[in-house]
Amino acid sequence: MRVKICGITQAQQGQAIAALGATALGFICVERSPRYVDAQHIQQIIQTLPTTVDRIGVFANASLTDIEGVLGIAQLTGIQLHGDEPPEFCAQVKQLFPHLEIIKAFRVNTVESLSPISEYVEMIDTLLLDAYHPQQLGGTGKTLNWDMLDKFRPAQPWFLAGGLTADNILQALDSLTPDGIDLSSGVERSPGDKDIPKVTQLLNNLSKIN
Ligand SMILES: O=C(O)c1ccccc1N[C@@H]1O[C@H](COP(=O)(O)O)[C@@H](O)[C@H]1O
Repeated sequence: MRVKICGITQAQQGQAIAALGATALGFICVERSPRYVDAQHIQQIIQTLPTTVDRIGVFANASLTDIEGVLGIAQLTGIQLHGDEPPEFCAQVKQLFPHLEIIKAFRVNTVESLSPISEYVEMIDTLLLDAYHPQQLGGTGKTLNWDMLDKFRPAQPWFLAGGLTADNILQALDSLTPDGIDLSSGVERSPGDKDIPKVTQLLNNLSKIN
């Protein structure tokens, strides 16, 4: 199972989390987020990480120019589109960066809000399901209604996100079989300041089922 820890802002914490066994680290490229890190800072952190860990830039309703700007500086391996990007925009991103993993996030609150996902099949590599919040785009700590996903069988690999913690991860994975999990606020002391003991606890708990 892939384990992505998102909202990395400090090199030492990124290194520690990778050493604990996370397979992917996420960097928030959304300026209004308290976890925002600019491209130079992301690259400084990336240079200290093992090359085996996936490095995902998280964008929300950014322009192609802005994404290209970050990719020109930071050696990311994937792009997470966490806003309201339509399929056509995802296709453009995929065409510009064919060698990168394109992850499209959907903020869901009803079974009906899963319907548009089928329109993205050709344009992306991986799906991510996050909880819907009326004011915030992500990093909300809000959980999805997991029961709503019991018949969710997408064509692509998918990450479960939204309010996951070391304490609720086994319950979430009891009923669902995502290809990966993605955590941010559930493993931090304050926005962008990751709590290494909580990440350790998460990975310990996961080892009980892997
Ligand atoms: O974390 C942020 O600040 C953020 C800002 C804008 C878009 C996405 C963001 N984070 C994503 O939110 C989910 C889940 O977060 P949480 O575990 O509920 O705190 C995760 O996919 C992050 O990539």
